[in-house]
Amino acid sequence: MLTMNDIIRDGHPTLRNVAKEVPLPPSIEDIQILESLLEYVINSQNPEVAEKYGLRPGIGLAAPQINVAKRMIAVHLHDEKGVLHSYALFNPKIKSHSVEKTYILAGEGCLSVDEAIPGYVPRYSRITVQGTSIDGSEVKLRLKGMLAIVFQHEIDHLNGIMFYDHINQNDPFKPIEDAVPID
Ligand SMILES: O=C(O)C[C@@H](Cc1ccccc1)[C@H](O)SCc1ccccc1
Ligand code: NI
Repeated sequence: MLTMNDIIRDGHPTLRNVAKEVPLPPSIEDIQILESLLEYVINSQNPEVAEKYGLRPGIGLAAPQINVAKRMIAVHLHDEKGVLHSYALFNPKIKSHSVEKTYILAGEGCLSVDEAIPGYVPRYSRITVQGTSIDGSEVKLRLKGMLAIVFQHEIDHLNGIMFYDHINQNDPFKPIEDAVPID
């Protein structure tokens, strides 16, 4: 199982490179990597397991964060209605997005960034994502709210982008135009 020792930190070059498309159908090795990403996120949300292995809780993880420069992400979170959204995707791509933006009032964090970096991170409110799941099937997702935010955060990792790249350096908490904040 993955632990924090497997997660590379800001400053490591892999976090700033563009990750490579995963050849499909995926190899056994690539399937095992993607499964390990989802397993980390699930484990990190289990208080006993997180405590035992010192896991920082996460709702998403991208392969570059474990120093694998391949286009794979895992997302696992319950929405405000308590509905579980759990995805492990090869080659995820944002196909379309709203004009409207959103941002988390508390800002964002990252398992690859040990210190807090305050500020609003503008994201699209709604996105359509296409990708390939572990069983090889094509997936098309229409996402909004926190789910849309986490997918944008993880897909940024595949393109060498960190959340703080989006923060207004002159005024980190300047309200974002045409944006609806979420708590
Ligand atoms: O480092 C990662 O990619 C995991 C990120 C994902 C993320 C951060 C901020 C906003 C959306 C997604 C975090 O470690 S997950 C930590 C976390 C936990 C609960 C709610 C928000 C963020
Ligand atoms: Ni991150």
